Amino acid sequence: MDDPGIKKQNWDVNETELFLEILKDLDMKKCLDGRKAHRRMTAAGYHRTVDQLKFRWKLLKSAYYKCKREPNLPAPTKIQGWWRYEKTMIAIMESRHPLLGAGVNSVRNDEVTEDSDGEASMLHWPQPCPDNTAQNLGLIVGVMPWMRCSLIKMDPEMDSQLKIGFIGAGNMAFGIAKGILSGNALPANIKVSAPSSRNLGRFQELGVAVTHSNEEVVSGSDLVFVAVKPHLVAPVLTEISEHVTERHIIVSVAAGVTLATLEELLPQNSVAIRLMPNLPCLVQEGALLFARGSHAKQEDGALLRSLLHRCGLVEEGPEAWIDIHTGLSGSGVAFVYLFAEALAEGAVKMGMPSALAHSIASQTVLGAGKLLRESGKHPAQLRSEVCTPGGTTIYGLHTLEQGGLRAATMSAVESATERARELGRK
Ligand SMILES: NC(=O)C1=CN([C@@H]2O[C@H](COP(=O)(O)OP(=O)(O)OC[C@H]3O[C@@H](n4cnc5c(N)ncnc54)[C@H](O)[C@@H]3O)[C@@H](O)[C@H]2O)C=CC1
Ligand SMILES: O=C(O)[C@@H]1CCC=N1
Repeated sequence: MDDPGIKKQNWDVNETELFLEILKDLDMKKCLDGRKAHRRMTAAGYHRTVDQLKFRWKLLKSAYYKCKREPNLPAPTKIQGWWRYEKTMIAIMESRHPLLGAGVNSVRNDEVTEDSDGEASMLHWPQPCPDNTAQNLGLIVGVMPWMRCSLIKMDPEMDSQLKIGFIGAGNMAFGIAKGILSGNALPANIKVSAPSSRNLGRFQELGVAVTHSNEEVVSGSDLVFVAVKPHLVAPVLTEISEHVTERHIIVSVAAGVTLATLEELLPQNSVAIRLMPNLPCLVQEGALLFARGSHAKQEDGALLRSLLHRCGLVEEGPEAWIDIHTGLSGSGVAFVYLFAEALAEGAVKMGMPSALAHSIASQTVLGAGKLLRESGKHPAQLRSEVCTPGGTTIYGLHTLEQGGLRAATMSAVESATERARELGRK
């Protein structure tokens, strides 16, 4: 029970920082219910009730979402010294756990308006995770129906027991395999097939079983990634169809190939999911979006999320977004590489040795991306922070604008999206 004798008093910086560090350390992934944080705060000499802690957490989350939604507006004033907490809040809220990770386009309705302790009975603390229901997830992620998916708990046990197959042993299969193996999936539970042995060696090095038989992969797996080129999806699904049963989850990563096509090629009522990953899954920094087919349940999506959570950012959305995501991110990484290459070549042109120029260009892309993600700021704001009036950057940016970089990049996303749509019509 909360102690009614505890007085309301303002939070100072040290207390808030400690509180956030405790939350980060306790790992919100574990669905703590507030009492653990309460015990640790008390042990550190800060006497707050659980409700007071909940209310403080609510305010911090509210400020975080406000900053995320309106990055160009001044920082929230309701939290004194917000800038001190912003980084830790981002680390907590954008940790890879799907419970917290569905922030993209999230709509929040839990703004809090007073910076004081308050009655917290209506406020949400992540609840313990007793079962598989979705009741409390809507409190944590956005309100879009496809985002209010089942209570997606990391399920290490489930991941470690799941039998996973890959049909196709190419770059994308390898990226996903590496990503999921850095989570709880076990190499002994993974099997990969391809017609030739050319690409199989690197999977064997991961400890994964390999075969030339797609049928063997399907028969021995619960979840199968179909990772062949789009034009090969139809012959492959036709080949494996008779071995696909109700226990299977078939996940296609092929660009453009629609859920309707997948479901048409698979036996009736098959569970199909369309996933668009990207290559940085290899280094656990992928951006993945999936859409569930008509027989795929929320828990199938939750299982996939849990399995993929170490691959990077994993989001669920309506199928119409998958082609867009293909342009933005599946192909988008190649656009970024082109830019990195051009940066380096510019430096070579100005006299820098090539190896050093490429090394600096890749670090520049990495650093810019990391700062963009971790600051939560709009790219335009960060860009303006680099520009000294009359300085070097604005001269360079002017040249890029004259060259039409912005329009060309938008058109590149558009062309790649259209091409994905076109592949889907074939
Ligand atoms: N490479 C990328 O960055 C991304 C690729 N994708 C999608 O992933 C899929 C695979 O692309 P990549 O890995 O890049 O291609 P890839 O050419 O590297 O790999 C394709 C693999 O399929 C195997 N294969 C060919 N015929 C087969 C058959 N009948 N049965 C089993 N395996 C067969 C090949 O041996 C090869 O190992 C494509 O549909 C692509 O649209 C999606 C997102 C990003
Ligand atoms: O270029 C392609 O078609 C695939 C899909 C997204 C990235 N690579």
